[in-house]
Amino acid sequence: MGTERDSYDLVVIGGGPTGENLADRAHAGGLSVALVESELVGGECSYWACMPSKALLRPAAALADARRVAGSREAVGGGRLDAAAVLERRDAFASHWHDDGQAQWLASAGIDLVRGHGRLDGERRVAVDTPDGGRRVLTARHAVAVCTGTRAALPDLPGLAGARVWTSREATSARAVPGRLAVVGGGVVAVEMATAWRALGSEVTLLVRGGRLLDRTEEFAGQLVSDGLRAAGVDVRLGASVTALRREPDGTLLLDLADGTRLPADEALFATGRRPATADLGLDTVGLEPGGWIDTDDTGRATAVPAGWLYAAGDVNHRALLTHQGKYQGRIFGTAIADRAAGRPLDLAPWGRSVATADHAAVPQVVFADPEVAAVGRTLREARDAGLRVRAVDYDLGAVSGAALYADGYRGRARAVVDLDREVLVGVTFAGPGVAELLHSATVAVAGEVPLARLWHAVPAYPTISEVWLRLLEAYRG
Ligand SMILES: Cc1cc2nc3c(=O)[nH]c(=O)nc-3n(C[C@H](O)[C@H](O)[C@H](O)COP(=O)(O)OP(=O)(O)OC[C@H]3O[C@@H](n4cnc5c(N)ncnc54)[C@H](O)[C@@H]3O)c2cc1C
Ligand SMILES: NC(=O)c1ccc[n+]([C@@H]2O[C@H](COP(=O)([O-])OP(=O)(O)OC[C@H]3O[C@@H](n4cnc5c(N)ncnc54)[C@H](O)[C@@H]3O)[C@@H](O)[C@H]2O)c1
Repeated sequence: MGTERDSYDLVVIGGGPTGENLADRAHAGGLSVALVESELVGGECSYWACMPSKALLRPAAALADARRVAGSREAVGGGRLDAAAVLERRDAFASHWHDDGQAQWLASAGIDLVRGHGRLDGERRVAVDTPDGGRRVLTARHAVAVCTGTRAALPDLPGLAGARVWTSREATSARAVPGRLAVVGGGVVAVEMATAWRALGSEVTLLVRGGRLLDRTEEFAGQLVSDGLRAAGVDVRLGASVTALRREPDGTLLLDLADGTRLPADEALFATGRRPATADLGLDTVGLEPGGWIDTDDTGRATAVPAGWLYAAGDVNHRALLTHQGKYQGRIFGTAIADRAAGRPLDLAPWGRSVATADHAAVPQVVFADPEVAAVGRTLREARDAGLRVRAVDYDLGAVSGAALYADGYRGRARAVVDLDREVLVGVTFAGPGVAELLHSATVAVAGEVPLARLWHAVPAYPTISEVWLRLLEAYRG
């Protein structure tokens, strides 16, 4: 039986970026909140994903930028990254895998941290196996929010179990640079980690099952990234599948490929997608399938659970597997939970205060490869599949003065997808060096549904890469 202090308005399971934000907003809305965390407060993002991966990539980007311009190119010459220094800086950005800072923040925000593995235990109850071997049962007066995120999904391949392969966790936390690294997958993790470890000195082979990289982005973006990886010395193999693997007694990994060849490597990263962390979460006690994604409505309520007390936010609901979208959901759902508990009215109209509309129409993402890919909203194909009457407007980024100044021989491309019926943008993609910081302008245009006629009055500063906005509008008007 739970004691009085084990009764809260809201119990949040999972203290990643999503759970932290949801707990904070619900608490700010007047609720008492317990947050259950089984590993480190801060979640995958802080320790084995966004932060360490970007810390590995940033020095490579800085060096590449210096090499793009005559003058600084000569200054850095053929110098390589200092791998030890990069890994040390990475360690600092991962807070040396300690969560004291984030736990302190929770305490200062008035949220009770309960360490341990949480499981749903029927309606509005969460049973926690605590690190001391004990068990606490938390009851929630209003809601339970599942924010447990994802784990790496590995394929069912002969020999994989005993081969000690890397997942995203090892790829972001490794303490030494492998001589030969095989990377399996063609998504964001594969591309970013191939970029980082190649820059740190590994011989990298990228094994992509399909015919292109980054298949959820515009095709030209995947092509430019593929060209960039090849130029950096990565062996990019499209249409390449691993059929079996094994680790030899001397430590060498042998990967058998579908074309009958065998690839030796020191490590192999499987960047083959994610699965929800719901297998051991007591989902069966509330009528849900263990191991599945938890579908929600736009206020975060699990659609398959009656009475509306169960919420799911972040990666685990499969709406958009990105930290910033998880945090956005955390802010919106946490406020909605508090509003419902207090009997305050919700604002459920599209783009209203209580609904995560941007998940459907304006999700931004940056792929920190070389070149960078920055995209928001729909690709041309997605817009067409959604039944919109659209036109793609493309522009060669290298023809923009700011881009030519940024890099000698700048290569890049931009695409705006225009909804012809409303004359607003429904998607924008930039691919090229230094475009990451351009993305928010596009996100504002797409989420704000800014009419193209008004965008003409948003004058980009000369000579920045942002002048591509003007060029896109000119290309649209003809
Ligand atoms: C290599 C890599 C790089 C990435 N880079 C980026 C990036 O640059 N930008 C970006 O936006 N996204 C990036 N992502 C995606 C990003 O990491 C996720 O979208 C984000 O971490 C999701 O946050 P979350 O809070 O939903 O889940 P998580 O961060 O996974 O947090 C879930 C938390 O729940 C805890 N938990 C799980 N089950 C239980 C349980 N039963 N009881 C108690 N606690 C539990 C876990 O320990 C964890 O702390 C990257 C992902 C990877 C793999
Ligand atoms: N910069 C960022 O924003 C960033 C960085 C990293 C990850 N993320 C997010 O994390 C999530 C996970 O990324 P990810 O790259 O692991 O997943 P993903 O789903 O983006 O890509 C998985 C890749 O693995 C391939 N694949 C799947 N099963 C396979 C198999 N059995 N054999 C060979 N290939 C297989 C797929 O075809 C795909 O190319 C993504 O949703 C991504 O948006 C974001």
